[in-house]
Amino acid sequence: MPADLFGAPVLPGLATAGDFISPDEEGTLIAAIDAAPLAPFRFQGWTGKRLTHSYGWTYDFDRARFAESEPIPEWLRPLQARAAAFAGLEPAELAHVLLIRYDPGAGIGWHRDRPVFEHVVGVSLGAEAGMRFRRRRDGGFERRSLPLPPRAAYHLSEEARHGWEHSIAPIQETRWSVTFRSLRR
Ligand SMILES: O=C(O)CCC(=O)C(=O)O
Ligand SMILES: [Fe+2]
Repeated sequence: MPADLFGAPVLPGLATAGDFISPDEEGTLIAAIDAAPLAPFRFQGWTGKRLTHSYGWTYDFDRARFAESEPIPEWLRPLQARAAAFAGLEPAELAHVLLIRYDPGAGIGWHRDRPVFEHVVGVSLGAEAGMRFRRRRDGGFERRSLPLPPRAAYHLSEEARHGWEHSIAPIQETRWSVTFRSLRR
């Protein structure tokens, strides 16, 4: 398993790996994401700035409905296998994948991933961004932050997955991400 970015985890249940993919693989993945049918993320009639497309299983936020969708394409299979090995899972367990392109000025607000999912394995491409974590504590929030350099991967499970919210602040360059998730049993 690739070394942790810091040697020590930022949070229990948060594992990170630098240089998870090569620069060549990064370029190929970015081109494939850009060729996918990306569309603005929609939430209860509100449209976000980031562009997304998912495979495997899809949560339709507009209709609050979760359903099996288009199978994970061949070009994502090697990354799915690598992400699964990193998280100690079987490739087929990462049954859902979300592609995101954050154009300049796009980010993702505070949230916990949907409870239909369990493990979350993300791969970061393009510009470096920062993932922020927070949880409510008496009189305010406890906070942590995780830099996400290009080609890094992270795995959210247990406390980091369930006990904290996360977000990514908008930046002025383009960043892409590939997020695999397992379904909760
Ligand atoms: O872009 C990322 O790495 C994070 C995306 C995310 O948190 C989500 O889609 O739930
Ligand atoms: Fe998330």
